[in-house]
Amino acid sequence: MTAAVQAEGLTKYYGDRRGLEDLTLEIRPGEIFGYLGPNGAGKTTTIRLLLDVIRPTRGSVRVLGEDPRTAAVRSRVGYLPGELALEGRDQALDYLRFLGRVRGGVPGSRIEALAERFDADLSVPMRKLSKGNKQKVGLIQAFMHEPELVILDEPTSGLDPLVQQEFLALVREVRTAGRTVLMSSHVLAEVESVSDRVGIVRRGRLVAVENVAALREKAVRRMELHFDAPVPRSAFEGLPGVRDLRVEGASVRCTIDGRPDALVKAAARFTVVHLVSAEPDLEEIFLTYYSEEERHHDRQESA
Ligand SMILES: Nc1ncnc2c1ncn2[C@@H]1O[C@H](COP(=O)(O)OP(=O)(O)OP(=O)(O)O)[C@@H](O)[C@H]1O
Repeated sequence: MTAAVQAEGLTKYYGDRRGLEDLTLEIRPGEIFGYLGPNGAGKTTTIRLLLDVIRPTRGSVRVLGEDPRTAAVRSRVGYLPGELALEGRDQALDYLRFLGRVRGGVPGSRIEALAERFDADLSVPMRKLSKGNKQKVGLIQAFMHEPELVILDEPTSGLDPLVQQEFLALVREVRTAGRTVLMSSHVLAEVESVSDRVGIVRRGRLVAVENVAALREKAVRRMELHFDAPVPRSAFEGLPGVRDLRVEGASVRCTIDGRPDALVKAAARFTVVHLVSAEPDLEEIFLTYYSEEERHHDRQESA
C-alpha cells in the first residue's frame, strides 16, 4: 500500500538556521500519527514541506505517493495551519462554501453538520471571529472535503475541552473510514489518546517513533493493593517488573514497569479488598527521549 507520507533525508535550512535535518519517516495509510516536539523543534517546517509551502534544502518527500508540487495531490489533503489568517468582511459560512466549490463541491449540509458539531458560529464576518471560532473554521475547512490525508498543525490550540473532545471523536471517525491524520502538538496528553504512533522531534531531528500502545505498556504505573489481613513481604519480593516495594500490614504499594501480571497473580493468593492503579505516566517516558537526546547532543558538541 502507498504510504500517506514518505520522507527520505528531508532537510530544510533557512539560510544557515536549521529548520529540519535528515527526516526519514513513513506514515501509513489509515493511521493517526502524532508529531510531538517543543516550540522550535521543526514541526511546522515539516508540515510546510509536505504541503509544498516551502521547498527542501535536501532530501525528498512523497505525499499520497505524489510529489507535493503536483497540483492534483492538494485536493486529496486537508490542512490546518498553525497560524490561520482569516480576514475580510465575508461571513465564515460564505468563505467555507467558496472553498467547497474550489475543492470540487462540498455539500452545504456537510459544512453545517461540522459547524454544529464544533458549535461554530459561521454568521460572523471573518475579521470579527474570536480565536476559538477561527480555529473551528480552520478545522471545518480541513475536514469538509473528506480528504485522504488530514494534516493539522497544533489543532487543539484555543479550543475549549468539549470542542476538543468532539474534535478527537472526528479524528477517530476519519481513521475508521481508512483515512490518515497527521497532527502536531507540543503536549503529549493532547495526542496520546487518539494517536496510533507518535514521532518525537527535537532541534530539527526526529528522536524516536513509538507505538502508543507499546509506550503505554512500557510505562511506569504505581499500584496499591489492600488485603483483608496482613500479607508477607516474601510473597511480593523479586516479582518481574515490581519496584519500590513497600509492604505495611495488609497493604502493598509498588511501582510496575510494564505489565502488572506477576503482581496480580501473586496478590490472587490472598483476599484483595481494594486495588488502586494510577494511570501510566507517559509524560515521564516522553521526557526521557528529550533528556537522552540532550545528552547525545552534548556529547557531540564536546567531541
Ligand atoms: N521562516 C523562517 N526563517 C528562519 N528560521 C525559521 C523560519 N521558520 C522556522 N525557522 C526556525 O526553524 C526552527 C524550527 O521551527 P518550526 O516553526 O518548524 O518549529 P515548531 O516545532 O513548529 O515550533 P512551534 O511550535 O514554535 O511553531 C526554529 O529554530 C525556527 O526558529
